[in-house]
Amino acid sequence: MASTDNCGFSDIESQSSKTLLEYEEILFQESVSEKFKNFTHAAHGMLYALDDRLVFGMFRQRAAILMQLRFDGILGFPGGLVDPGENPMEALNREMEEEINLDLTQHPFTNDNHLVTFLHHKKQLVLHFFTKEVSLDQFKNIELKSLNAKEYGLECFGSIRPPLFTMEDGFKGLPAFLSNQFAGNSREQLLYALKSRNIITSEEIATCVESMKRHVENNR
Ligand SMILES: O=c1[nH]cnc2c1ncn2[C@H]1C[C@H](O)[C@@H](COP(=O)(O)OP(=O)(O)O)O1
Repeated sequence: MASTDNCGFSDIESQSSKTLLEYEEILFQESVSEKFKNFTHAAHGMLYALDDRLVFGMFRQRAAILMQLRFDGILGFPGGLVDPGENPMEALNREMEEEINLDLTQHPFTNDNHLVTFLHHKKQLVLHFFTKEVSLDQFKNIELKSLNAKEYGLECFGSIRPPLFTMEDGFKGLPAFLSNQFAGNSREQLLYALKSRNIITSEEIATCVESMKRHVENNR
């Protein structure tokens, strides 16, 4: 089993029942897949493009990341449940087409795009997470085309880009974004991807999480 790295969330979300698994382990090792055969699998994906422009001439955005507002008013990544007979990558590509009208001939997700699988024992969920880098022009095209997705206005209420900088007050920007409500473990997935794709350093992520936690505590 891979080491547990919760991006500093341990006391905001119960981590006791969550572990990270290797993708190959859960899919291809019989002893492991047998153990989790009653778990529900889901696959979600993060499309992103590096973007070094400055917001207000001051704050480096670093990357455009595609998240979405869901039907239930909370934020998440495109993706969904793995149907019987599908593997996570196939499910992800199907959901990407339905939810954001992703052109799979141009931007298919492959197993090489798998980043991490989180296991949630209590909820009996296996959450597979993939990331895929595209150019900024391709990213804008993907955003535009998402308005014509089958699920736009039904399950999906539009794509959003998280701000990846922190403003002078130490809260506005990424920490404020993180204090929204997130589906499943999508907040952890976002932070995990920012760190492992070298978009934001661990230290900066820890500072953002601290700021977000302070805000949540102060508004209880
Ligand atoms: O973005 C996400 N990241 C991780 N887990 C998520 C995310 N969105 C939802 N979830 C969790 C919540 C549910 O338990 C399952 C499946 O959710 P959903 O995407 O709504 O699935 P369907 O579209 O209904 O197939 O994953």
